Amino acid sequence: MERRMDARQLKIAAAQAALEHVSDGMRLGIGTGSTANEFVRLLAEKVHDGFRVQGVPTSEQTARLCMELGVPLFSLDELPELDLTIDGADELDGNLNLIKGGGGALLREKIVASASTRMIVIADESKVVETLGRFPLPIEVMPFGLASTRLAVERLAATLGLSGEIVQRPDRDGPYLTDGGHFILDASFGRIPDAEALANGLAAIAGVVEHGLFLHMADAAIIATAAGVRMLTAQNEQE
Ligand SMILES: O=C(CO)[C@H](O)[C@H](O)COP(=O)(O)O
Repeated sequence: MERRMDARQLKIAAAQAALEHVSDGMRLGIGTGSTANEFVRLLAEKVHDGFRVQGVPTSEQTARLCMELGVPLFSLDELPELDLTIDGADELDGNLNLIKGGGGALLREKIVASASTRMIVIADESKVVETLGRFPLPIEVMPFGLASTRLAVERLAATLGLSGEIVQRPDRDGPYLTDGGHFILDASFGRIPDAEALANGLAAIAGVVEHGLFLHMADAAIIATAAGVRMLTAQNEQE
């Protein structure tokens, strides 16, 4: 009888496959989130067996887990150029464009991925969509001028024919604060037919620090399905 894999097993399968792309001595960007955490756990086992990596974490949360498990860490200033970043995603399309930031780490994730020669996304098949936007788009904004920035985002959305609620992300005791001390607006646009135009428009708003559209950044995605793991690249798809 076929045994169905649960959500955690899918994350582990994607993380395990990603590990095969990590070579001894690599300078490695390490992502944030539950899938990236599985990668850190598997990486730590290899490190204990003598495998050498120099890790740059994309969040304080990931840094804590790496330190706990003994994965050697460096700052991006110490290692400004990285060989590979392995990170999760909230959503990805067939062109490997992503929505990230569900875990609040989008700014550091984007900086680390941009400093890397390659970025590989690890995810389960539920994250794959035809058109980005089912997952609310995280937009990291300055606390100063929040109302004006939100208005500018709403106006931009309207010019692009996008509608939907834009809510400030809450935390337990107040607004959610990123590692950089910024707020996050989550924009439920539903479907983003022109992600390029939205990304450009958001980047041009003064109070927007960064947004969760990662366009043309990922080189490959490892997608875990109940039937096995498959690799997606921007041009082709292989089992
Ligand atoms: O962008 C992220 C954090 O900012 C994560 O990669 C994204 O939220 C996916 O997380 P998970 O693997 O827990 O689904």
